Amino acid sequence: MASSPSPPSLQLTSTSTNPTDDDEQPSTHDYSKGVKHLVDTASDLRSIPSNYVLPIIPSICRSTSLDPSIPIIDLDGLDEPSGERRISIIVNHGIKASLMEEMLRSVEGFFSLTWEEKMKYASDDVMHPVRYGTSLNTSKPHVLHWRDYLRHFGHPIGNSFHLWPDNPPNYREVAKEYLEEVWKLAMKIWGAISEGLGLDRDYIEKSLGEGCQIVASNYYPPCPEPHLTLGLSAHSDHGGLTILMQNEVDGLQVRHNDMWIQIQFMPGMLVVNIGDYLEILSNGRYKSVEHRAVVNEERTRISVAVGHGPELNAIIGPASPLVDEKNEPPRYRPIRYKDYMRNQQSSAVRGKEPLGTVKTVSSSTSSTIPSFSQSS
Ligand SMILES: O=C(O)CCC(=O)C(=O)O
Ligand SMILES: [Fe+2]
Repeated sequence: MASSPSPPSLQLTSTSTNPTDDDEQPSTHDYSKGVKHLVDTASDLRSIPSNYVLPIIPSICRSTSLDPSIPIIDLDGLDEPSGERRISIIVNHGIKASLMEEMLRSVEGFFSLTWEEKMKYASDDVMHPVRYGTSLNTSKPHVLHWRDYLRHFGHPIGNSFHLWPDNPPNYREVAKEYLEEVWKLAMKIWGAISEGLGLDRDYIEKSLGEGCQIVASNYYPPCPEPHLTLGLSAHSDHGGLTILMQNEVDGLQVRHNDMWIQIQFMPGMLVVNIGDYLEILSNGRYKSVEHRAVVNEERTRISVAVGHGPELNAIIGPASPLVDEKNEPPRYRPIRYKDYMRNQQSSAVRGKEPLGTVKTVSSSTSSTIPSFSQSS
């Protein structure tokens, strides 16, 4: 069991006078306990508290799983050079449906624990190996998001296994098996991407060193006014590859050609997102994908996103075979992966702005979709 770290300082409590009262009204609620706790305990919640109302929610959206820009592929298809591919849905990935189901059930079991039990894992430190929290990862003040999360390190599993939640009782064993399978899958995909970039098949795997895997399990309860808020606003992931599974409730949207495209659930599917580390390593040949999670009025959505990157102390930068000072100058400055991750996770600014901080040549990230920012 993780020892309880210092209490989180995220400014989530409004005018609460009795933070232990389980029949709190939204106006006196301690939001840091989680949005599930809010939904479970607020009587007759017909509107969302004003702290969750986001200023602008661009909603231009096509809802399709048949969009040709989102290939549904067997793993073999990954061998194609695919520089423009930012997101794929993979099937026939070799991870057993029963294991995926068990992982989802264990995650659901964790979120069903009492808030006291979940809060044992709360922490202000974005780099803490195990964290329960709500809204965004940052503890800086921000407009709240309709999401609770459990994040922890995976591979190399021996480093943090003893800190993972031990309730539900099977959580650690199920998560270990799932994360090991996902790690193997990520290595296969890295191999295909390496070759697609003209590098040796094991080039990226070697550059990872020991590697780093982080699982973020997200819980989005039904929301009475889903058009006013988001589960997660637009962002790209700091790692190189995120492998995501979800229950059957849709909500993941990816930004493509200035539209938000909704990913439709298919049984057994895994979604693979390109993250910032791969954009940096490929010197911009791959672009990390901006994505967000919307919520709905009816059903709880659960997703389990597993990010993969290099070991925390690695200095990341464009792969040297892909850089040539004359024709292909490095587009990203070297930075320690741990520092990049900490900056990105601590930021309340969303979209791809964190990546912009390591670009050597500034280029505008604006587009015709208003880029939502919490700071406004
Ligand atoms: O819930 C989702 O589908 C998205 C989750 C996500 O983007 C993340 O955890 O980084
Ligand atoms: Fe993400």
